[in-house]
Amino acid sequence: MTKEELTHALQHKIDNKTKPTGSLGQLERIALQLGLIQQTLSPQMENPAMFVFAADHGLADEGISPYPKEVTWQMAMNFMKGGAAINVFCRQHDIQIKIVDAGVDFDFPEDSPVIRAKIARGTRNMRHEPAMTTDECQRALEQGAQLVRETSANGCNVIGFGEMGIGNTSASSLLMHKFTGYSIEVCTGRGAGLQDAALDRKTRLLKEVAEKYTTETPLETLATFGGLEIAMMCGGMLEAANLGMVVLVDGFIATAAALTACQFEPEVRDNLFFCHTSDEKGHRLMLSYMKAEPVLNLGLRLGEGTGAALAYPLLVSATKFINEMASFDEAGVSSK
Ligand SMILES: O=C(O)c1ccc[n+]([C@@H]2O[C@H](COP(=O)([O-])O)[C@@H](O)[C@H]2O)c1
Ligand SMILES: Cc1cc2nc[nH]c2cc1C
Repeated sequence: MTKEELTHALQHKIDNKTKPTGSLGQLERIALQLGLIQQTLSPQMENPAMFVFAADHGLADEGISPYPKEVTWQMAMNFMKGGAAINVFCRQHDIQIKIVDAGVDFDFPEDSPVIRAKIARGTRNMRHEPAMTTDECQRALEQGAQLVRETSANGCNVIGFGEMGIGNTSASSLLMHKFTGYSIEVCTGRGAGLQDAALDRKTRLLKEVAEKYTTETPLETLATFGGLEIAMMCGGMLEAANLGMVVLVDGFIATAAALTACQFEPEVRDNLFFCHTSDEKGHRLMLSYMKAEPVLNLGLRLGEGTGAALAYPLLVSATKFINEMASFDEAGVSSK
């Protein structure tokens, strides 16, 4: 079947369910997208996994976050003990959680159940030098892809991307600015909760950093302004799309990774579900730039993959209605 034929067949199946045409709203568009990703009239969610990529940021030395950078490793430990919001929501929905050390400035104890993928002990301070070398960035992309391949081989077809990294809203705002052309002001927000004066300082600093470097390719831009967790998410999303998986994009930082992935390969877009609109300034604009119709709008601004885990059951509902609802014919209900 061509894509056009499959689209038509899926829409026909959806329209023949016992409901007024279009009345399941966005759930219908979700079911259609799931069918197109999986190339089937009966999409299924199998062995869902949530990756939480953790990394540190050299720019955190400039005081661009209200929290100290050791919160990155401390929260990573919390994830491993099961005590964070993402653990709670993953348990609620039977999503397997995987914590990845993409580049935390900490040595996790030997017996920690962390996935050891450390490329460096954080990025460099981009006020002075590019965050990563292109080689480091490429390795982070490849590592993300490798983790996704392994998960796919274990029967997972839906994968959430979340993160933890003090300072990572700064990297995300810079990537948004560089890839969309929107001003630093509209791309920069309070992150984990900056007050007004500190937000002004962050904005001025990000302007200075943005003006310091000119980059040509998506790889150079990601290496210069990104983060190791962002690069790993980006590589993971690219591979997940190549493998025909469903990709759950969490908040502002994960969306910046998705935006970057689309610079490498625009077709990735077809596999992405934008799970929620974060309260972080810039997120709404980045989502509309990507023509996204987010699943939830809960005023979250936590990260970790929480919005993705919360949206997941609605995607399951979309598969359930398209697979289990009776058609007008089957139920003997008159259609129009
Ligand atoms: O996901 C979001 O939309 C989001 C918005 C604001 C903050 N965060 C989280 O807060 C941290 C980054 O905030 P900051 O101020 O240190 O750049 C990082 O660990 C993110 O997971 C996440
Ligand atoms: C406590 C805390 C938890 C987080 N989870 C994701 N980002 C975070 C940032 C902070 C500061």
